[in-house]
Amino acid sequence: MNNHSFIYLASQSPRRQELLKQLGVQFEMLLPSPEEDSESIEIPLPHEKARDYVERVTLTKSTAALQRWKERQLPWAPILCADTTVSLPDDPKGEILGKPADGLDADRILTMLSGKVHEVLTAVAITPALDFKPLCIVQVSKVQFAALSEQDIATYIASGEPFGKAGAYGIQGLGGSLIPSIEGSYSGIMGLPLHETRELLNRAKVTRK
Ligand SMILES: Cc1cn([C@H]2C[C@H](O)[C@@H](COP(=O)(O)OP(=O)(O)OP(=O)(O)O)O2)c(=O)[nH]c1=O
Repeated sequence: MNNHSFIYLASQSPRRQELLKQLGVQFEMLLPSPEEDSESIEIPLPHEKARDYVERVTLTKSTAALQRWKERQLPWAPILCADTTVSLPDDPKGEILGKPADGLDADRILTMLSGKVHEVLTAVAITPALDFKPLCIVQVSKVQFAALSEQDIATYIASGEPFGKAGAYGIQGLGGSLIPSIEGSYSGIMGLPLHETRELLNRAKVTRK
C-alpha cells in the first residue's frame, strides 16, 4: 500500500470535519448527492445490538461512499466514514437511540437518559485501498446524565441543539452542562474518537501534518 497525502471524508457531520482538522490530516468531502437516500441506512434491524448496528451502518456508509467515488471518477484516496449512536445498557428493549425525529421524540429520549448512565458508541471505518475491505473500529464511552426536570428538558429542546444528534444532545454545546462525568473518549462522544482514528489513519498509511 502506498502512502496517502489526503483522504475523503464521507460524512455530513460538521463535528467530524472539526475533529479531523485537529488530527492534521488533509481531506476532501465526498458527500451524497441530493438524489442519494442516505437516511434509510440508519434503521436498526429487529433485536439488533447497538454495537452491531453502529458497525453495520458505518460499513454500509463505506460501501455507498465507494460507489459515489467510482461514479465521480475522482483520484483515489482512502475514504473515512463514521456513525454514532446511543443506548441504555439496562433498557430491557435495548432501544437504539439515534437522532430525534421531532421535539416529542427528543423529549422522550432525554427523559430516558435523565439521571442515568448511557453508552455512546462510535464506529469509524477507513477504506485503505481500492480492493481492500474497510478497517473498522467501535469506540464505546459511558456518559452520566444529570437528573433533569421537565422544565430543563423543555428549555434544552427549545435551544434546538438536540436535533441532528444521536441521543438528542451535544456534549460540545449546552448539553455539556447536563453531564457530570464521562468515562471514555470526549471526541468519540462528539462523533470521531481522535486516538482510534489516528491509529486507523496510520494503518491506512495516511500522512499527517
Ligand atoms: C452524543 C453526541 C452526538 N453528536 C452527533 C455526532 C453525529 O453528527 C450525530 C450522530 O449522527 P450520525 O448518523 O453518526 O452522523 P451524521 O448524520 O451527523 O453524519 P453522516 O451520517 O453523514 O456521517 O450526533 C454530537 O455532536 N454530540 C454528542 O454529544
